[in-house]
Amino acid sequence: MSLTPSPTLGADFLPALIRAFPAPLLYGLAALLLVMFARGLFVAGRYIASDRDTRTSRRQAFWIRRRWARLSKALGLVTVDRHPTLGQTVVIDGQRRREPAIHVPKIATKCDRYGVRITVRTTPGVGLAEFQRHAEHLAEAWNCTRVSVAVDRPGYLVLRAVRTEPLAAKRTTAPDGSAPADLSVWDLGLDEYAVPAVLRMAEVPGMLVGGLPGKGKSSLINGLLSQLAPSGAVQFAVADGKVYKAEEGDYADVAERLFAFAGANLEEANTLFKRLVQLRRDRAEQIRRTLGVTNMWHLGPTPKWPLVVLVVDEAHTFFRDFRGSDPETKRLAALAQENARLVEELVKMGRAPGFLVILITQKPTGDAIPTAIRDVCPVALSFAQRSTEAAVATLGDNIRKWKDMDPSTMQHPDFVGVAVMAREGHEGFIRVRTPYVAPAYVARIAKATAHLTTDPAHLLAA
Ligand SMILES: Nc1ncnc2c1ncn2[C@@H]1O[C@H](COP(=O)(O)OP(=O)(O)OP(=O)(O)O)[C@@H](O)[C@H]1O
Repeated sequence: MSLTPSPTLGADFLPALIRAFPAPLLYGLAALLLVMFARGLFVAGRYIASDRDTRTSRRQAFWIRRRWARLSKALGLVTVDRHPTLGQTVVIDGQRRREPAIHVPKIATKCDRYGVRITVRTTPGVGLAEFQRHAEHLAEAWNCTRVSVAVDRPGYLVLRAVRTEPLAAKRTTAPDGSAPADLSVWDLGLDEYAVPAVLRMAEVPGMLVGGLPGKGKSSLINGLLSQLAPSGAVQFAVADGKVYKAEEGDYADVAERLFAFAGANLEEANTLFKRLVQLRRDRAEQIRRTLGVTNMWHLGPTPKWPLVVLVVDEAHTFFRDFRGSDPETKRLAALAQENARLVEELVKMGRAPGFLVILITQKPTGDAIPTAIRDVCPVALSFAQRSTEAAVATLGDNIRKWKDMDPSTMQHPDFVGVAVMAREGHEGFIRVRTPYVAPAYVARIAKATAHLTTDPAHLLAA
């Protein structure tokens, strides 16, 4: 089939051109054009429908993709392969050497109002450490405030380029007082990828919360109390090292929803811890007979076998290392040691019978919470700290490897309410913006749900 050119582009040019190509090719071409047109329409429609910030992110994502090959080569974030494959050695004669092949990591982008999320397929020798090293350069090249790097799944990294810092956007929550559908997760807020962050509470017997004064620890606990208090399947006890009476301090307004309270008095706290340890032992003894399982979480908490949440605020007060030889100091030292032992037992052996101990401290030293307790807490959260050493005291030594996540870099007031925690199922840490929950809301919810308060020991006896 040949195309006979006409001297001028007459009226029959187009039909002649069409006839010159086989019909399937023409249909294929038309389909391709249609798909491209539909895609163009979709992209334009999505762009127009987005809010102003997301539109800026979409433009940003376009330029990130467009300039990626150049930028990755400039930063050395590519794999240079100098060795010819077997096929190439056959084709290339012995004299000439093959040009090295440059493998640019493939990227895909997603946008939101805060910036762009870039998924990167790693190439040999270019992985997490290399991208972390260049995080600041990438942020400069992309005009972002920050780029954080994390492992998404094996072979893939996720880079979060934020133009507007999601952690800086303060949020306030007004809990409505309804019982949560799922007691095994705690909605913490939004992480730095602007994705809802949840904390798994099922099978978690201990949680550490650290941070400087005024950085959001109480607000976090307010959030937890207001979320869980409307459920009859949760009972709360508090040991508060800041006050001597339940009517004082942060927990005064929720006192009606607590089945037990102890103040800073070590003896009083000791009595509470002993009472809870006894409950734990009784539950452990009865669980198989009563529930038919060996782990309460296999069935989930119920009003008859509730999750027992013990909040130990200013926890270092109860475990202080008293030194001195006078009888009073010796007595206090013995109490503090026993307290540490009791709380350790609750955390170490409290998972299956349904206990959760939350230890809060603003003391930035390693001895604030005895290591025997710290080591058995599977979850740790840290608000801003003064130094990396203080961050290590809460989050463990691993935080030294993740400099951009170090809570000691969060001194700016914008970071009040931002907590760092280990990423679940992934390496490294993540920062979460927790919402502010005003004490008035918690007080109202505690009052309205006061009738749900029961001593779990009485339930067990019944
Ligand atoms: N999540 C938050 N978002 C915004 N602002 C917050 C948040 N949490 C707390 N704040 C602000 O910080 C103030 C102090 O918070 P909070 O009482 O929770 O700190 P704290 O860490 O418990 O301090 P302390 O150790 O002295 O009890 C609050 O009154 C509020 O103004």
